[in-house]
Order: sequence, then structure tokens, then C-alpha cells
Amino acid sequence: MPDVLAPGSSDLHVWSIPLRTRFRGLTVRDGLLVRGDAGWGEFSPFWDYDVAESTPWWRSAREAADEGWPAPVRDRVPVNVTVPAVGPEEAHRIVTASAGCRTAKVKVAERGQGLADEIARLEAVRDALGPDGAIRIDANAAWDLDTAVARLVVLDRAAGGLEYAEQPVPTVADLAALRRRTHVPIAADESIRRAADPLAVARAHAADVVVLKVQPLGGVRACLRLAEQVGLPVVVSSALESSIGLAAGVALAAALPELPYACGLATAQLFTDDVVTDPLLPVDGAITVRRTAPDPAALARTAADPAVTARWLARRDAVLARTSGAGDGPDARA
Ligand SMILES: O=C(O)CCC(=O)c1ccccc1C(=O)O
Ligand SMILES: [Mg+2]
Repeated sequence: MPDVLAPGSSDLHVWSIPLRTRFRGLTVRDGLLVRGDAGWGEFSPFWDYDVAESTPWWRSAREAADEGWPAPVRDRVPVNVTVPAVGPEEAHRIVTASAGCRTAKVKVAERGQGLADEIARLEAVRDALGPDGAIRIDANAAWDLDTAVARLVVLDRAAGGLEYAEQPVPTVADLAALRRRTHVPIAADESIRRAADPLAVARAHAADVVVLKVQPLGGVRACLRLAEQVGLPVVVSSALESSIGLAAGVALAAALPELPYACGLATAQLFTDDVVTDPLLPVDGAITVRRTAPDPAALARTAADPAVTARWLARRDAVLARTSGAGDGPDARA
């Protein structure tokens, strides 16, 4: 690939990597890496995030590049295998090939699929995991309240018990109402990372668990502060990042005082390639806490084409223009 970033491009890199299976409607993921005095950071907001919503992702990249992260209190982070909305044979294969993960997170409520697909997927995952593994589902806010109440009864049974259901309904009020109508524990994801006020979930007693993603919440330190304020168990999850971005999630999980659940950080398994030689993949169900650095050959292999590269540079410029202008107060968190 021609290096359209030159000159001075050795501190920036735009990557583009195909996914093994469609995830969140995506078949390819891309992002920008930036190097600073402390190392490399990743800026990879999804394309449906606007400039305001992308700003905390940039702060997270700058934290990694300029400051690094707080000291870890553990050296291994237990992780879940992430099972996309695939058929039962593929779901079984993914869990079996997950390098010892004892927790599976299964995507449900995929457009174009029905309850029978979800039941078959959950039964296959339970079969692959055995009776003592934990299964959680993620509906990405797709259900209304009554649908969620009914689905959780059926899917809890199909899974042989659910550890929790992640964001089954869109709003904080519905999460709180659902929690009173099901015995399945509820986790909040979108209600934290895309909310104007991430503490509303805790005030409304709307969740048993909160999912924290480092980039959308503005960095490892911002997440540690939020975890303290929210006062609920935290699951750290990836935003489908390269191993540079994943390392920030691992750093957060490593620095949290308590880590009672497996984290959603095994998503390098969903990528066909990575920007490092030794991707942040689990061994015996856990990721070893370490910092990662891009590898020149891997960077060359995964380099985005000039059009995608130009789009990412424009995105970064738009965030920089926004944050250097009218100020970057707490309301800029989006
Ligand atoms: O939590 C996991 O197991 C993997 C991460 C994941 O599911 C995810 C990745 C990118 C964007 C959204 C989500 C999500 O949790 O909804
Ligand atoms: Mg989620």
C-alpha cells in the first residue's frame, strides 16, 4: 500500500482488518493508531458515531499515547468468548476453539433471525461449555419491555441458566422495570457508554452489572472513576479493537479493585489479522496483562487503503477542531 500518511507518518497508522464473521453489522473493522511518548493508542469509533460522540475515543487514545495507564493489581484477566449471531454448529465450534474460556457471551436479537435461532445457538453453546460454564446474552437494546420479559424466560431455559442479560431493552426506565419482572440479572452497556449521564443506571437501580468500554468512556482513568462512582460490579468489554485498543481494556480490568466477572476482551478472536505479532488472545481462559506494540510487518499487512486512511485523518481533525475550540467540558463526553 502507498503510505499516504507521509511525511511524519511514523507516529500514525490507519489499519483495516476483515472480521471472521459479521458482527454488529460489520464485516471489516478499521481505526487509527497514534504514537506518543508513552506508547501507542487507538482511536476507532464506529462509523455511526458523530464527532461529539467520537471525542472520548480520542481522549482514550491520547491517554494511552501520552500517559500510559495506572498500575495493575492483577496479572491475568479472565475473559468470555464472544459468540456472534451465527448458527449452532459455528457457535459450538467458536466456544470449543476459545482457548479455555469458561464464560460465553452470545449475541441475540439479530435482525432477520428468530427465537428458534437463538434457542439453537444457546443450546449449542451450553453443550460446548459444559454444565459449569457461564452464559450471558447481549440483545443490544433490541427488545421492548414485554418482549424482553418473555424472551428471558425462554432463553434462560435454553441456556441452562443465564449469568446475565446485557442491555435487553433501550432505556434506563425499561431496564429498571425489567429488573423487577425477571430473575435474570441485568447488565447495562449502551445505557452507560452512549448516555449523557452514565450514573443514571445506578440511581435508578436499573442494573446488577455495568459494562465499561474504555474508548467511548474516555480512557482508563475515566473508567476507574466511573466504576468507583457507580458502585456496581464492572465487566470491561472491548469495542472490537485491534490489540493496541484491547490493551487499554486489559489495563482497566487489571487496575479495577474488584473483578468478579469475566471480561469481554477476547475479541481478537473475531479478527482475521492484527497489528501486532502476538495478539492479545486468551490462554486458559484469561488474557495476560501486558502492553502491546505494533509490528512493522503487521502494520504493512493491515494498512488501510488511501481512501479509508483519508477518512480517518479527517475524523481525527474534526475531533481536534472541536476540542480545541469551544472547550472540552464534562458535557463533551457524549
Ligand atoms: O463483550 C464482548 O464479549 C465483546 C464486545 C462486544 O460485544 C461489543 C463489541 C463492539 C461493540 C459493541 C459490543 C457490545 O457489547 O454490544
Ligand atoms: Mg453490549
